[in-house]
Amino acid sequence: MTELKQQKCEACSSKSQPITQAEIEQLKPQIPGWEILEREGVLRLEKVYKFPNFKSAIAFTNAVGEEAEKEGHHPALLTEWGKVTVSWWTHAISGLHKNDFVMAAKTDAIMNSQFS
Ligand SMILES: C[C@H](O)[C@H](O)[C@H]1CNC2=NC(N)=NC(=O)C2=N1
Repeated sequence: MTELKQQKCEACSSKSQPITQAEIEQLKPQIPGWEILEREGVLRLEKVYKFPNFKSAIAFTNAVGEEAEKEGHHPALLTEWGKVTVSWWTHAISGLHKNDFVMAAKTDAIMNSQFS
């Protein structure tokens, strides 16, 4: 099976199917450290990345933003001194879609290839 980080996001609409529990269990090992949590009634994937300063944190934030624009799927990004909190969910369905797992894996790939 193609690794999550190499997959593309599919176009989403309000009719898109949320990810199933079985798919979550199958895919979760590919995104270590990502938590599934509920905020304001919506399930999200969330991870905090650590950096040595603000400059690298904002550079990472921008790199994730570039990838989001390429894929047409956008995160919430909170940039602070020494850390960036990344949250993925699918606005169109107010929940988790496979796209969020693809983007979480791509976010890890950006961190691993350019920032660690
Ligand atoms: C028209 C455009 O493709 C949509 O509004 C996209 C943009 N980026 C998006 N990002 C996320 N995370 N969820 C969406 O439903 C979404 N929709």
